[in-house]
Amino acid sequence: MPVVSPDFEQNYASCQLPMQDAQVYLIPDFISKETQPQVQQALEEQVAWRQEKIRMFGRQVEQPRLTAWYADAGKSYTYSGLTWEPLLWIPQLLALKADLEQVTGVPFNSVLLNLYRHGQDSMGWHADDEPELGQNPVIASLSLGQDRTFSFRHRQQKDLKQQLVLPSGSLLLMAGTTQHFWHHQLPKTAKAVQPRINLTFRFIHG
Ligand SMILES: O=C(O)CCC(=O)C(=O)O
Ligand SMILES: [Fe+2]
Repeated sequence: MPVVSPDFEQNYASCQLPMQDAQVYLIPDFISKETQPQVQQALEEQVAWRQEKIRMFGRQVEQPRLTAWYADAGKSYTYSGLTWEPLLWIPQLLALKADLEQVTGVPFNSVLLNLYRHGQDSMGWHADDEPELGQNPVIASLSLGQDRTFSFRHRQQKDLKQQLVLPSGSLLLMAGTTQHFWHHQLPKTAKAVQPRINLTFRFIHG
């Protein structure tokens, strides 16, 4: 089971959020200020963004965001009743993956990308707890572009909450028992906002 390295835990101890039953870090400027615009533009242009439909309450609805799924050949991923066949890695994604593996000591073999075009794009409450992620997955979530609010809610103690802003270039790392005990979401905002790209690097088993 992949866990973050002792070096990572030590180097980023000051970035760990005070959340019980969880291991969450928010590292600002994981992608340097200078390179952020170039990485964001490359991803906007080169990623094969798609508007997917998912089944909700027995109906087909459009997801309120664009998505893309890149992974090692042969990895597939099932959620919301859809099985995703991966696209093949592009250099920009491989470079980010290598940086993350270097810093965390964890291998990743896939990334789910989300493009939130405006304030009405969002992701509802969920945990990243699909079986193919294994027990205690390490999920490395990069943000580029517009700052957006992100929230956590404890699955048993519903009054336990943690709200944060994910700035451009930041890494939100979720590890340990986070997915067992917490849900997270990216809510809509009524403000007029610029696009945001999110990348969640994962390790798919099997
Ligand atoms: O956009 C975000 O920050 C959250 C994305 C997320 O939770 C996911 O892809 O599972
Ligand atoms: Fe998630």
